[in-house]
Amino acid sequence: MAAVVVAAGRGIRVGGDTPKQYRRVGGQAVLTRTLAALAAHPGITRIQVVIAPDAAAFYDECLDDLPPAAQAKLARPTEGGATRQASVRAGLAALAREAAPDLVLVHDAARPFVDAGLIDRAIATAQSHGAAVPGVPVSDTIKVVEPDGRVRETPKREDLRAVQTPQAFRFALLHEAHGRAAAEGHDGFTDDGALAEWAGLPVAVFPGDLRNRKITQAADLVEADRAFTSPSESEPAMTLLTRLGTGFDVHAFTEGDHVWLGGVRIPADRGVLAHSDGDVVLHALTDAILGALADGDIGVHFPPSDPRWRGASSDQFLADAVRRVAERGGVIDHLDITVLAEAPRIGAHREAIRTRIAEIAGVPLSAVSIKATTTEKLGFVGRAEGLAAQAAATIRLPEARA
Ligand SMILES: Nc1ccn([C@@H]2O[C@H](COP(=O)(O)OP(=O)(O)OP(=O)(O)O)[C@@H](O)[C@H]2O)c(=O)n1
Ligand SMILES: C[C@](O)(CO)[C@H](O)COP(=O)(O)O
Repeated sequence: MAAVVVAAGRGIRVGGDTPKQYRRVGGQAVLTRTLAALAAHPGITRIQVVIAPDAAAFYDECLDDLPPAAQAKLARPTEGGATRQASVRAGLAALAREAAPDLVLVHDAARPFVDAGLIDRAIATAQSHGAAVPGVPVSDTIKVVEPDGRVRETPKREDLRAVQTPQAFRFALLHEAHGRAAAEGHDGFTDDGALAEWAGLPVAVFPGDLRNRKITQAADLVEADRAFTSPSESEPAMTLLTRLGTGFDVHAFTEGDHVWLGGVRIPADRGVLAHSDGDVVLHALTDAILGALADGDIGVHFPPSDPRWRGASSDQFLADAVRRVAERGGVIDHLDITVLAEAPRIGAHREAIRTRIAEIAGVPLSAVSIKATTTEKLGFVGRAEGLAAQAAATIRLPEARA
């Protein structure tokens, strides 16, 4: 897959003579750090940087600190336009002139904190949805304000996400949408997600990363310099700590012709007795993530006594637990599940289940494992009275240094 890195801005809000993407943080230019992070990802094979017409010398200087393996992935830089949208369009056109990739990632040069986990999630979500943007919950209450300063509306904060880059798309879809927007005179879209929405494409939001800040104001540059300065010189205030959570769930069989496992409907001789859709895999996974967060269990957040959850599709329980991880500034590293059942056999459905869980959790397929076992005819599973699932979730959460 290819990446377009937009670096043609002037950095007016940061101030100073040198645009922010060429300023040094922890001894290297912001753009060098951004390119090094993207190039280190094995899924990214070509990087198209977009620079201002007068920035060739700045750009060349950035390459000095870039490892040869990273430089090998760089296409010749191309010239940007007066707006971010125009610069992205120029980057896409340059890629199309060579060989159009299947997927494209669009990233701000001014976001040097991008990491492999975020790129993995962008790729996984674009592969399944076509258009994908990373979002993080907002901490402030957001107002929609009239031109005269009066508040028009206060959207519900739980529904809001602050959107970052990298944003990932099927190349053909984004390229066509950019061409159409320009032809119709639109040049003010502040991100490619908004342009894709305008073009009528469904855009999926996957968990972003609170650390992936955009350098926008002078204070952000100071903060980035501190963060990239080696820990021996300056201890970072926060570090990510790994946590493991486990979950377990059981449902009894009853009359029926299917069961739900991992968000996939599987034909079976029996159904399960449950208040919701009885998906033991998603319930165990939800509890595993809540366990890693030390945030209660599925019954606390979705009480069986609440009629809203009668017959509910369990993907929303897992999605809620995933949202809680993002809200705490965390990331999900791995999900591992074991189904305990005499029947149905899950072998034929394994990949569909992994794919669905990866979609709901916004993680790459390689971060989801599903296994199954019978219990050698022992116990309630062995007597085919019901089925069960156990799960483990590994996540990382920011912890303040003591
Ligand atoms: N005409 C433009 C404007 C912006 N960008 C890039 O888009 C990203 C996000 O934009 P922003 O942070 O707003 O950068 P600037 O436009 O440089 O900042 P300012 O608005 O403060 O001038 C940056 O990497 C910037 O270089 C670009 O390639 N071409
Ligand atoms: C693309 C973006 O980074 C998503 O948050 C943002 O919209 C860029 O806006 P800017 O005004 O160009 O900084």
